[in-house]
Amino acid sequence: MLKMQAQCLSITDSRSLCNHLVPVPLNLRFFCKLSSPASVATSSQPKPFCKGRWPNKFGISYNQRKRNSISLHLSAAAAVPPPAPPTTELDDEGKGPNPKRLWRRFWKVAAPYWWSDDRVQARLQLAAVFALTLGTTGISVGFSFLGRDFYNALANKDADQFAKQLLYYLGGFAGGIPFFVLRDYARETLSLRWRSWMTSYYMERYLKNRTFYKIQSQSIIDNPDQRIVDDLSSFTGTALSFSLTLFNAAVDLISFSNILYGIYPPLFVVLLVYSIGGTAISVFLGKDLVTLNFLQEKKEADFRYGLVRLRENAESIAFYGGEENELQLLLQRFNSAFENLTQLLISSRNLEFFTNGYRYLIQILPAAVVAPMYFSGKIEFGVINQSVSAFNHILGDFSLIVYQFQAISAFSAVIDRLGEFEDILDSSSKSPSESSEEISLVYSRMNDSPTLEPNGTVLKKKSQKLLDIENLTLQTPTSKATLITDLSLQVNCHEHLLVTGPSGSGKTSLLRALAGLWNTGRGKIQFYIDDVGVAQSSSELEETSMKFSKEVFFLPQRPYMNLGTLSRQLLYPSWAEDVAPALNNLEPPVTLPFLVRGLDSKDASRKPKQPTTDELIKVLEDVRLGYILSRFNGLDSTHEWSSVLSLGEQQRLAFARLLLSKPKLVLLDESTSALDEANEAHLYGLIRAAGITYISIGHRRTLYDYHCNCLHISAADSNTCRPNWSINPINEDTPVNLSKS
Ligand SMILES: Nc1ncnc2c1ncn2[C@@H]1O[C@H](COP(=O)(O)OP(=O)(O)OP(=O)(O)O)[C@@H](O)[C@H]1O
Repeated sequence: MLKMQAQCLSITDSRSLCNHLVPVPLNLRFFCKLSSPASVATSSQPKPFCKGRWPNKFGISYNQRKRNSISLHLSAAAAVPPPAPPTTELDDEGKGPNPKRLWRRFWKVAAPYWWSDDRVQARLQLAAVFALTLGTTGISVGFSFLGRDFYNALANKDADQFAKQLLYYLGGFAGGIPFFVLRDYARETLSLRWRSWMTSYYMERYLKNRTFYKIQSQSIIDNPDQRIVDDLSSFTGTALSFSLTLFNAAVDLISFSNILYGIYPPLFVVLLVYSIGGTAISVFLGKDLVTLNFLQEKKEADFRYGLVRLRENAESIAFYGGEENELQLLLQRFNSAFENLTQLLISSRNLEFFTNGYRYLIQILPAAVVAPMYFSGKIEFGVINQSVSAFNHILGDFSLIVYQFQAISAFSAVIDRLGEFEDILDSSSKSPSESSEEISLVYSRMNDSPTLEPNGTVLKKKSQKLLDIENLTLQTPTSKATLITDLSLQVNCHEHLLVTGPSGSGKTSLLRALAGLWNTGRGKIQFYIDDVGVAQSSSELEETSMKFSKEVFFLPQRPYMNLGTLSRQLLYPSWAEDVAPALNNLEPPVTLPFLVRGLDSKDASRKPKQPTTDELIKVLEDVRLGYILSRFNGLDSTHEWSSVLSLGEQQRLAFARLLLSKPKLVLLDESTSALDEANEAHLYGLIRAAGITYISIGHRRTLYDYHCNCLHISAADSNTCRPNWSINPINEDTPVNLSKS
């Protein structure tokens, strides 16, 4: 009957329930099936935060989708305890774990949520989880006494008592199981909430101050995407499970130590010696696992990233016929992951030899120690069973490191990766140093900019100056190679500037500096924009740059096509998708407040009115792209736009964005390179007519027709500090007041 009951159950904690289901009198065949040595061993070895699938050698299956969910198939019990699952995760650059640094990083990553806006809800849920955990421990203790009386009745051949105890047992299951299920449900929900908050927190900082760009362009850390997706998920789940396991262990320790000590004090001493020795040996045997786990995570992420790049560049690779190269490269990456995993498995195997032996021995150790007392009649048979159960519980608590060594090593790797990420996000959000050796980027109000005529007497209309560059020396961020020396120029409204120069001379880099992406070098760049106060600090700069992006637009050579409909392509980046109304229609609400970003009312009032559908269609027609509406079923269709539109079409779409946003100034980096001359002339005509001032980079002669002045940058000479640029008017009729020097 017990067997039938147990087979019906799918429980979520290998430890608590198993311990009561299977108190093990080793000499009873019938119960040996239920409480085989393996089951006993397993019961005391919580696996609360392991990933992967356990080999089902002994009638316990592990549900990979629902972590920690274990189903018992007691009838199929075999004699081998489960090996700990293989773990993947990462750490160190070949160094061993450093507990102090690990703890500092753990705290830095874990703490912000519990002091965030969501702290009340978070703390309440955490309290509920701890209360339920306490409840489950209480139930475990109760089961230990039930088990004792149950086996006493059996040993005494007392049928009435046995039937009564059986009923108690069944009642205990009915009352106790909901606690175990609810505890796990509450823990998982809290973990998901925590993860959601952290995901939003990390993403915000990752996208702030262009940190994502710095990380990528300077190769600061590997695979930030994987840290946000996998590591955060793993961190929140594991941190919570691990804290609960520790709490559970502490409570268990107190509850069961009493029982065990009461039975036979020397048994307690045996337990201490056994568990401390076991911990020391497993730390010694598993010391390589942290590093191997760290590397494993990195190598798998590199392999996955290689596959993503293959997908993203499918057409170029297909044109080149580069399949063989790609295959070789991808296999190399996989091979590297494979070799590391092989090392990981070998280290795990060595550790497993020890931990399995450790688990086996405890099945007979407590019974062996108390058996003489039983033979001399000092204790009843049920007490042996109770001592085995209590011994297993306490040993499980004392042996957390032995049983969880691989999970702990994987967790350490996750902590280290997230801590490293956190440090970078932190340093990026701090104010830039006030070093004089940095380009300063300043935004000023347009009407604060008086401009003198060349003769110095006539004050022009204040709003004419758009950009002022003073003594700009630009260097590459990492190698600090000088690209442009001592550049000074001024751009006024409608004085379109063409930037030319040989390949690699630094034309795009100049735009990078203007956009604030690069700041290595010295000098000052000042923009004059409507409706903006002077901003010099990083936070002000961030806020100002949002407004700045509406006034100054940047068009790269290969336009970025986002994931979404055709209308979203046109509205990007000036108008973000408004998801709140759609979510409000859902019953019940399925999202958390911190996962919805909305503009505050102040910003919303500043937000320019979103163009209507007619305006979107018109602008497409203006850039001669009207035909794609019928080809792709209208504005609401979604496609992989960078694949289905030609580069020239994408460039025209980018001009459509520009015409909708109507900035004051646009920086064009070879933005018409894929277009025929007629289309190029047409687009320049459109933006000129829209009153937009532009600075273009380009090599084509035809571009001279649309610009007033030309800035020529020549290759920098490292042996001299002389300026490597010159400015000349292109057309005699245009104002000449570009260069201040
Ligand atoms: N992230 C980077 N880190 C270091 N150096 C870089 C980086 N990006 C570009 N460079 C270097 O800076 C120099 C100038 O590059 P830039 O892209 O500005 O050239 P360009 O004049 O626009 O060339 P082209 O006409 O070929 O587009 C090049 O030598 C390039 O190798």
